[in-house]
Amino acid sequence: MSPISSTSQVEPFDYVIFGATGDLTMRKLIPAIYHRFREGQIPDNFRFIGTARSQLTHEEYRERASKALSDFVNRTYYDAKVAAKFIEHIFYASLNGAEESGSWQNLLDLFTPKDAEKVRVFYLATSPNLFGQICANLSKYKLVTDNTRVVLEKPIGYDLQTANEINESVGKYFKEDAIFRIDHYLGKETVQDLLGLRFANPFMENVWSAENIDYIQITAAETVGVEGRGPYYDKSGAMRDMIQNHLLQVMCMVAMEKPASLNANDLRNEKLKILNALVPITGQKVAENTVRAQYQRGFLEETTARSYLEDLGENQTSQTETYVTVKAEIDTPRWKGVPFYIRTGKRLHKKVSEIVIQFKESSTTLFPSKPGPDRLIIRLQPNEGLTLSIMAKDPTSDEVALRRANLDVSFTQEFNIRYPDAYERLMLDAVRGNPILFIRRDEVEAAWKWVEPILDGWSKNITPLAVYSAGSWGPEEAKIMLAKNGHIWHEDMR
Ligand SMILES: NC(=O)C1=CN([C@@H]2O[C@H](COP(=O)(O)OP(=O)(O)OC[C@H]3O[C@@H](n4cnc5c(N)ncnc54)[C@H](OP(=O)(O)O)[C@@H]3O)[C@@H](O)[C@H]2O)C=CC1
Ligand SMILES: O=C1O[C@H](COP(=O)(O)O)[C@@H](O)[C@H](O)[C@H]1O
Repeated sequence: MSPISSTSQVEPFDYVIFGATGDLTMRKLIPAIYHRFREGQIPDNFRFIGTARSQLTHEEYRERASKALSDFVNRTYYDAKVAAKFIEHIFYASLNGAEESGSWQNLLDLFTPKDAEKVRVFYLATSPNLFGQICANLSKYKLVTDNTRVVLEKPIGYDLQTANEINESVGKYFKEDAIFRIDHYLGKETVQDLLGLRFANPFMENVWSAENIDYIQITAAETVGVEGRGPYYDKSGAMRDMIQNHLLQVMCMVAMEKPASLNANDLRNEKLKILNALVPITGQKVAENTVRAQYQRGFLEETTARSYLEDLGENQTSQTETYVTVKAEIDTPRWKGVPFYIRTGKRLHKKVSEIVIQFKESSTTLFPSKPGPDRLIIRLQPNEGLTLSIMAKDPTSDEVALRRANLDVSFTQEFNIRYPDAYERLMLDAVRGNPILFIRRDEVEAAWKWVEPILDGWSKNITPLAVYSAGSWGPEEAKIMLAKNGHIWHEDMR
């Protein structure tokens, strides 16, 4: 398969990662830069500088980075010679981000005045409560140049107030256009393709409204549990972990009006309008429009799976939701009356992120039987592609009987490419200074404003915590919610 070849080289840069010994850096960030280095998009004079509190030499950190490449880069794209060359660009500074002095000298020692000519990106992959102090230190030690951006990992806050605190503390030292709040779902090629699908195909644009669409489902189902992230996840839950950020962003890409241009602010203005048009879910409406649940023991991927509480550890109790469905409504002329069912869950039947557009039924009486509604399935991952399920004449019948047929496209086969991981595009966009796929402060705040009353209702038990078996498609309550409106989940049982 061909690499990504149509994108040009970025400028020379220094990427400084805070949290460089962590899971995210090893699993995603190092492999992302490696892929783009291998494909020739990264100039020779770049550096990847890892920082964390662990005391490591450059050499010891390079060993960890090499292991990350062999563990997390697919064999097809692992080239030992390229990997060895890539590793030479990696450096390490032991540093406590929360400390005001002392260890920061280790990072300062790696910079000379000449380095200020390069683009500088500080990627904060630590707990967000360190963001303010790290930025204060970056400023104090004069590490912020005119060409510096700061990338903030999620979560941006636990609620609106803490999100504001984080934004304020970073905003003291960086202007909004230098702050890149990452949402890796926007880095997924298929999420970006929603722009192409909707706005480059007039026939799609023409049917994309309440006039033709009955309801929309946005699903991010995972088979994994909380893995080693129990302490974080148990405080967060599925609503804060997936819906407040990733799935609301996907919903915005599905629902927004055509932006005036592909300029970052035009796009973000349109997404913001959708977030602001979400009908608030408050009081008793929380019970009608949301389902929250936690996984119990079950059977998944041909083996028995533990319950969430067992995954957390001995003798744990928890009311944290590992599954959510929200029925959202957008109060705009285009979408009035169209439910957007947004769901996510851990330990579900299969790993799939997809958007299902369920069209309205035809009212024709031409055929012996009533045609069923058409349905467009946009597969974000895996098997990136589209399926349009339409009605066709049944060739086995001499009458004009109808039968369902699928128009199927797999993007990987169609374009014959390696599908890049979201972090590749996002990390290089930060170097390019292109914020189009990053979240603006007002979007974060609008999302929290909509999510908070739901969380508040849950804290009062207005929606009781339901249960589901690991390996299932989630709780019965979610099926019932749709059935009340005559709707049904798209659930592939293979
Ligand atoms: N892992 C994932 O898949 C995802 C993670 N994220 C977010 O990314 C961030 C990092 O996640 P993850 O890598 O999983 O977390 P880990 O717990 O694996 O890593 C945390 C990192 O922060 C470092 N660290 C902790 N305290 C300090 C400090 N005071 N000064 C400097 N470094 C410090 C740790 O190293 P040391 O102990 O040596 O200091 C370690 O490198 C979190 O905000 C998480 O929510 C977002 C999406 C997905
Ligand atoms: O941000 C997060 O995303 C992952 C799911 O990402 P995907 O790209 O694999 O769909 C999720 O597992 C994690 O809990 C969450 O923090």
